Formats: sequence, structure tokens, C-alpha cells
Amino acid sequence: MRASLIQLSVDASESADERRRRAASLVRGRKGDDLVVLPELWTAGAWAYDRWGADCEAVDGPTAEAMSAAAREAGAWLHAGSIVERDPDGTLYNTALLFDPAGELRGHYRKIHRYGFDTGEATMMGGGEDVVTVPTDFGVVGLAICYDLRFPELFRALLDAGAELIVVPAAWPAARLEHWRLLTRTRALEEQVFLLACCATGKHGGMQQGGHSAIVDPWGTVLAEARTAEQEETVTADLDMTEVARIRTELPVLRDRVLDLARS
Ligand SMILES: O=C(O)CCC(=O)C(=O)O
Repeated sequence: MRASLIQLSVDASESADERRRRAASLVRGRKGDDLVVLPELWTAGAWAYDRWGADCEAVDGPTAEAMSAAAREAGAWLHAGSIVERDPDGTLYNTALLFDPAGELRGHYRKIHRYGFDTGEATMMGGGEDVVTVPTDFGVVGLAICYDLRFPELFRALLDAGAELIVVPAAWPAARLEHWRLLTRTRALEEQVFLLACCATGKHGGMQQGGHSAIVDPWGTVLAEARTAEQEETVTADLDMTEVARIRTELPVLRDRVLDLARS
């Protein structure tokens, strides 16, 4: 299967509406791909807290509407990154959306680990409670978002739920690029999954985004990586999903787990 990560530029030069139109057009251009991925909070901007009140929306709001149509037109599964979701009770969540090629919303995931250390997301948003996997045409997809990368127990829970490929939309700061590179490879290697990590580029809320979106295989090898933190670009790779079972058999470390802490 062929997967592409659209490393979208997110800055204050565009409104959420303009960026939605541009993202939809980039997705429509990916006909022939099986899976297309967008970054975290790309409508409002992950660091543009002052925009969250104005740009929040329901799970079936304007971003879902535009992305559902774009998935249908591209004929591909679309992981539409995440939105600032406003629950009917008023709580905001950082919520990822996964559409099938018919444009049906097949899964959504509310980010469990909130970034900010008593500021930003950690105080302005609620935390998700559910580990989410979605069966697709090419295998079971696990969902995580950005800061979740620092919490291996979530990835082990995704593995235990059957994940073969994990998608991580992000708005990781350029200042911590080496953490991003290390953690994306590590999570792929330790769970023996394909890991698709799509980071935003551009600068907003005073934060330069890290780019360097990457597709990593279950051996920990980077199959494709964006060249820079500053440039919008699309990263594509062909994934042989049979590699998951092959590598898990060839190097059966998961079979040797002793402490079953993630499930206790
Ligand atoms: O963990 C980090 O260094 C960055 C996390 C982050 O930017 C996020 O979750 O939005």
C-alpha cells in the first residue's frame, strides 16, 4: 500500500477556512495513494491558543465535511490530522479523524496526554480516555497524537488492541527535533509496527514547527523523511504490510514479554 504524509504549513497568513480549502486540494491531488495523513491541529494551529475558541468545531463540523469530500475524491483513506473539537458540553478536545475512501468517518481519537505542563492544551482541553484502533483495507490502524509519543504505555496498549500501523499527527517544535526523530523510530521498533508521523511546518504562536515528517517500518528503518522543518512537502512510501508479521516472527521479542503491566 502507498501512504503519504502532507507536511502542511500552518501559520497566521491563512485563515482556518483558507487552509481547509488548500488542504482539501492537496488531498485530492493524492489519487492513487491508499492512505493520506495531515498534521495535528492544522486548522487553528496547535500553538495558536488564541484561535481555539473561534476555530473549534464539532466532530462533524466544517473540517470533517471538507475532509470527507476530499477522501472520497482522492479515493483514499484519509487521516485528517486533528481538530479542536468542541463537545456539546463545551469541553475542547484535540481530536483525530479517520475517513475511509467513501468519505465515512471510521474512527476518531481524543488525545489522551495533554501537552503544556499546566498551560495551553493541559488547561484548555479535556483529555481523551479511549485507546482507539480502526480496521482498514490494509490492516489495523492505531491512533495517537504528538505528545502521546512520550508515553510508551499507550503504544503498547495499541499493540495489544491489534495495531499494525500507528498514525501520529503532530505539531512538534523544531527545538526538540532530535526527540521527535528518536521517539518515532523507537515506538515503531518497540511495537514492531509501521509508524506514520506527520508534523506541521511553519511558525505560529511564536513556535517554529519541526517538520521532518517520517514513515518508519517495523524494523525501525526510516523509509521516507521530509527534508526540512521549514518547507511544506509531501512524503510518500510504499509499505509492505506483510513485513509486520514477518519481522514479529523473525525477531519475536513481543512473545518474550514477561511483565504484562499495560494490561493489568
Ligand atoms: O513533547 C513535545 O516535546 C512536544 C509535544 C507537542 O508539541 C504537542 O503535543 O503538541
